[in-house]
Amino acid sequence: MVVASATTIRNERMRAVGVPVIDLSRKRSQVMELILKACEDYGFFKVINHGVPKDVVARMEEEGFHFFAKPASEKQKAGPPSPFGYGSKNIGFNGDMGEVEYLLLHSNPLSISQASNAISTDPTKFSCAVNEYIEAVRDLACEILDLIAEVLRIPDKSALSSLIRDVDSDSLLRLNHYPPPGSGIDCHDCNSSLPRHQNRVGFGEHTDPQILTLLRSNEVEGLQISLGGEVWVPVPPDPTSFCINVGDALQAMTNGRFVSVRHRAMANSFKSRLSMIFFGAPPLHAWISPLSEMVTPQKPRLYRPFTWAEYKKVTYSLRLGATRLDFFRTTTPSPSDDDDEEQDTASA
Ligand SMILES: C=C1C[C@]23C[C@@]1(O)CC[C@H]2[C@@]12CC[C@H](O)[C@@](C)(C(=O)O1)[C@H]2[C@@H]3C(=O)O
Ligand SMILES: O=C(O)CCC(=O)C(=O)O
Ligand SMILES: [Fe+2]
Repeated sequence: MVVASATTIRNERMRAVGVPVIDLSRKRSQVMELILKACEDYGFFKVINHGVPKDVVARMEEEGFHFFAKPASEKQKAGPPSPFGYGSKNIGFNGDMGEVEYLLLHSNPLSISQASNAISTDPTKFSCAVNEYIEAVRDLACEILDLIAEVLRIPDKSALSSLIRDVDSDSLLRLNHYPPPGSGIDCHDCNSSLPRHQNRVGFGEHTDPQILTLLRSNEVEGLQISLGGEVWVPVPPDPTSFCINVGDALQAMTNGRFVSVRHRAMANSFKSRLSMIFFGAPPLHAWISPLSEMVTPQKPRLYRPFTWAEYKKVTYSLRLGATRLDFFRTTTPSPSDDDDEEQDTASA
């Protein structure tokens, strides 16, 4: 008899029906339940009818394409990343590389205004587009976090969103540009037998360290989410939707009930891909700790309290693909921690 675990069944479901798509215009109670299930099962979902104005997205996208179309010497004036600024191929400071160029910005308006001078010949226009975009996606992030707090029955309904709304929030905006092969920054030293355009990793596998990530891309495919092992699910591109994923900090706050999903981006297209990613983060001094409602005798505390500053320090000392949350566990993880509580199910 072949026995399939609950995780295997979930993975099969994801492969068969694709990633969950949640219509935010549906009844609040339904939306809450759908978000809960998606965060528990995959740590990932898409939202439609999200309320982020089209023109705000279009202005940000236009600024992004305009910047990446500049000659390398112009773009380099906004780099190297410190971690903020323009980067090409090098991701972080520990040797990670990908077929990507990017702009990483702090969400603080003062920092945006300073960075804009090196990014654009019209810094005011650029910073306005960025500020408007951040404001709109932050509102969406907060709306989703409020729904999460409510469905998890956390008494303070803004316990999660207030971390991102805080003026000292460490939230970031990242623009990733994956140029097609032959456009100047593609891989010239691949030994693979696959054609160059099919095997180029743009942004290697990782989890996002923050609370919640909101990603919007143009119509070009590339994003993939992990179902564990070598199983990767491509996320069909949809410029009208936002991809939402749970970050490490939310996994810790939910005491492991929500999963910070591993994902990556391939640069395997003939077209340029542009993704615009908001990482909702708490202030540096904020404490991240499993919420008391998430800790019970049956589900003892999995993570020790840590400040966001401490978590960032560890993050930046490690490679992109590291499972950094493990350093904050109260106990050594056992193999069964990756599965859920449901009974194994006989499938044949
Ligand atoms: C290799 C690295 C780049 C990164 C910092 C790190 O040391 C490990 C995590 C990376 C990541 C992934 C998600 C986001 O894109 C990012 C901004 C973040 O917060 O963590 C990047 C970091 C980066 O590119 O600076
Ligand atoms: O560009 C993408 O689609 C994904 C990149 C990503 O996951 C990241 O920057 O953290
Ligand atoms: Fe990511």
